[in-house]
Amino acid sequence: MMSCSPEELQKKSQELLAKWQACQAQPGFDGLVEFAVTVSSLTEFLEARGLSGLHQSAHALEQKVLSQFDQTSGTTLGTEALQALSQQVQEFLDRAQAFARGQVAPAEERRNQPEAPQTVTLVPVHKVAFVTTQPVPWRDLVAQVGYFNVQVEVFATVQALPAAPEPSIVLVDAVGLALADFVARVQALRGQFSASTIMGLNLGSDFESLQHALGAGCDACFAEGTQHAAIIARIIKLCSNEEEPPYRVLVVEDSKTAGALIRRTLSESGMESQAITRPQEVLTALAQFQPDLVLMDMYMPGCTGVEVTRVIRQHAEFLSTPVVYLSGDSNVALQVDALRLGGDHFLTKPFNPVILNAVVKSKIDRYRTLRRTMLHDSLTGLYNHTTSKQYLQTAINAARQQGSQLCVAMIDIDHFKAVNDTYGHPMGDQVIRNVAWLLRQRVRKTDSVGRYGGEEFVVLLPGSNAEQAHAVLDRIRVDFSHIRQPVEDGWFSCTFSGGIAQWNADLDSEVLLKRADEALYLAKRAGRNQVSMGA
Ligand SMILES: Nc1nc2c(ncn2[C@@H]2O[C@H](COP(=O)(O)OP(=O)(O)OP(=O)(O)O)[C@@H](O)[C@H]2O)c(=O)[nH]1
Repeated sequence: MMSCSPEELQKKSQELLAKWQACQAQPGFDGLVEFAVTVSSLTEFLEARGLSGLHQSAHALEQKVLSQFDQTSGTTLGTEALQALSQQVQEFLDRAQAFARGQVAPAEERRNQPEAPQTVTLVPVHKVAFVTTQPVPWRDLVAQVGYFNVQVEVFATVQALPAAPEPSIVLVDAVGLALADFVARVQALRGQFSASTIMGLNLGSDFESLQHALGAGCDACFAEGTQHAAIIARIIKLCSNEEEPPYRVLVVEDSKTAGALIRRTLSESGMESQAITRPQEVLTALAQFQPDLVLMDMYMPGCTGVEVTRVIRQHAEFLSTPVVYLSGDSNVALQVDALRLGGDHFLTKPFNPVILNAVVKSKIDRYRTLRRTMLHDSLTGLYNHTTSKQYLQTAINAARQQGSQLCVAMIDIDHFKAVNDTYGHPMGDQVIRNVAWLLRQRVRKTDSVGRYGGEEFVVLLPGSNAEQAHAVLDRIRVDFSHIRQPVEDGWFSCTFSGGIAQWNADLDSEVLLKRADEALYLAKRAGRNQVSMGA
């Protein structure tokens, strides 16, 4: 789960206040647009950082600001609107300040922090508060998430929760509660915690229950009977240290001024961009910059945006890259044609920056989700077999170019057939997920982990030699062997074996993988539960 430093939040709050003061001083349409962009960017920032309560406040403010557009166009904001907005801005700032203050734990409290469990060496402990009167059925879930540095503390009532430090996640059990009582609990929690993600458990799956739970401030709802594995997966994902890379937009626009203006708008919303003025450069720019979306001018000298898109679509790797057109022309026939020929959206100039950012982000969100399903394994969320091999090739190219080191490790769960045979296939799946999560949590951000086959994983460690890779994976191996896999009448434990191969300039990806596989075979033959560096 991301979070942000009190200083960062302070800076964002000051930006908001400054923009609001500027807007108040000159309450015209342009000032309101500038302020709306700031609020919109703040909302997205808070969402990305997982500061759920503050995000909801900022979102409410954003809605209020945007609703003024209908009423304000061309005129100035009325006194009443100014007052209402002022109040909402102040409410947000107060909440943000209170949260930032609470984040700085007193020295005494910091000294008394419990020590991290033994398996936890590389990532911080995440605190989860669980409000339930019936904790027994959740014992397995609590144990499972514990292995991933997530500490769950159970409370019978909302009032029993300490005000600070804020938990990363609050789980609220609806079991035995009328919907109104559950909603009241969530509202009380939302008022108390500005950052925590609130997850409702054991809810009804009907429209009314979900609508009220979400309206009260729940970020996610799990219906009665949801498999624990799905809830665990969500908790681990929220607590994961993976950061979504910034959105990347390629701007194809012959006017340098218009290109710069668009880039400024995108950057205010935290997006990275690159602009080209000559459409002929688009294929090179796509290959080098690897954007998530192309913003395309409709009319350029010698070529239309539609023609450029058709060229792009001839390359399989850019077949699904979204293209959004920008045009001064609101000709409907032209728009329909542009969309029919491979475009994804049409915006008319002059563009509203808030709408532009919202359209671009929503298209990129969809695109990334689609790519995720294509590139990742559905059971574990890791890269799938094909992607892992592609990444290996990319890593080899980079190592060759930079003259740097690279190691590949193959990991295979020991006697996995026996796990399936003894505890059933779903339990086997859970063990596979556990290995996946542990590997992901414990390697560096620059490393990559893929599910290579059924119970086989591949880890790429750029910049590491065989000894360093061995040290990392052997620590993970030992910790994995200590994890208790809970079953109905107790628990069992599992081990894995690993094989490491170090790249050198003579090796291609196939040979490197073969070497890692051979090293793995040696580890298996030598008795399993060990990591081998090969012959
Ligand atoms: N639950 C589950 N099992 C799988 C999956 N993919 C493969 N398997 C099973 O994994 C088992 C792999 O067994 P083997 O390759 O014989 O090896 P092993 O039992 O792990 O023994 P060693 O590797 O020699 O330690 C097979 O029984 C497969 O059916 C999966 O996605 N889920």
